[in-house]
Amino acid sequence: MPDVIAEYYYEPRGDTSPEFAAQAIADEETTGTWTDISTRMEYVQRLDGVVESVEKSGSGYITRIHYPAEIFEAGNVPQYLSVVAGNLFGLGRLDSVRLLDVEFPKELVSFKGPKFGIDGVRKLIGTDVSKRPHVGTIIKPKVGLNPKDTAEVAYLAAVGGVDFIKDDETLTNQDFCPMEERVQEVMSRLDDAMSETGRTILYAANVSDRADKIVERAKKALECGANAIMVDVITCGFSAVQALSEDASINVPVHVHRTMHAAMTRYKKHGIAMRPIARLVRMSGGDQLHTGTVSGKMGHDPDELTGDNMVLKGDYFGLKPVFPVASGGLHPGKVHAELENLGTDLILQAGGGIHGHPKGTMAGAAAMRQAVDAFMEGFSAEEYAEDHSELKLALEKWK
Ligand SMILES: O=C(O)[C@H](O)COP(=O)(O)O
Ligand SMILES: [Mg+2]
Repeated sequence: MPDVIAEYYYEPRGDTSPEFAAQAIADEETTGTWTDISTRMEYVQRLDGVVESVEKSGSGYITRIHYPAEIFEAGNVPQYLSVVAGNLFGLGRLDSVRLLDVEFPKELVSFKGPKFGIDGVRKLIGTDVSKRPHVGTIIKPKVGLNPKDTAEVAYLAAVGGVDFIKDDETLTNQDFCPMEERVQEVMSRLDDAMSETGRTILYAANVSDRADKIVERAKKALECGANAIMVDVITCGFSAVQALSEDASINVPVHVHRTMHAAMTRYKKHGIAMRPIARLVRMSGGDQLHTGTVSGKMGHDPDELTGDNMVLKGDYFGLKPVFPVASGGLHPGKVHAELENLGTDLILQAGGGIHGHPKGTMAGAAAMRQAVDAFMEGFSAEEYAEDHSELKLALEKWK
């Protein structure tokens, strides 16, 4: 079986040589430790980590390290992470180290992957023909609304034209908005929207919870009518995504939010880039994953983001492609930049950019859809706004 190859940016501490520092990573994550040990038998040494290369990069270095595949327990994502993204982050011989990407051989990508993927989600919504991007909204305020008002906001967004509605990351099952009641109310209003518009709208209830309860919570959401579920992958773990996706009775798309990711992904010199996270979410079975925006409220490197989305959409040992989600600070005036850079196999989500519209949620949803239609029909947002009043008002508000 081919090795696992991990690529890291790192800066050695003090007078540690770059080669020695890279070897320290390889040793720590395989058969070594901080000193020679008498128990490292000869037969164990086939599992040694090997430094393939060390190259200067900016104020640090990039190294590629080979980990023998035999070290990995196929199908065990937490164990994969303990090797490629484990103790190495704290090594005293390094000032900083960032996992940039990791190549796993086919045998270790032995997962079912997404149940629906991009095409499956498109089919549910009925946009497989037009191939336009989907428009989603996050109910705002992110916490505080009661179930009835949440449902009303969802209804307005649905009638206005969104394809997808989701809870925000901090809304789970609090007393002010119990999940089961919320899901029932929202789905009932989405049925009304369906009767009026003929369109299916997905609603992802946030089922994030402690490990031993998450599947049970998702099943409750489905019993109450949810036609999608959402989970926070960094706080709940990749195993939570896998447990939800692989449960035969949970036959709805799994929307994967990444709250807390920036603690790992944001700093260019230390942490974990989004790319390995994207790979692991695909293996674990997420159908939709937030990867960021080129123009929104969170800082992103457009090149890195494009590459992350390719990891979700490109060939990967037969696993279905994951729908990338651009979310955070989007509004109709930003739609063109997002689609030009990220393509139309994308879910564009807006919270403030819909519910903050001068004429309210329904007009805000319409404005987002108009911005998408403008792009698909080859017009600038400004041109299209001339005879689309909702879009015009949005562009005037958010210059
Ligand atoms: O979870 C998200 O992606 C955010 O809630 C987006 O909200 P915003 O569109 O208001 O920034
Ligand atoms: Mg949010």
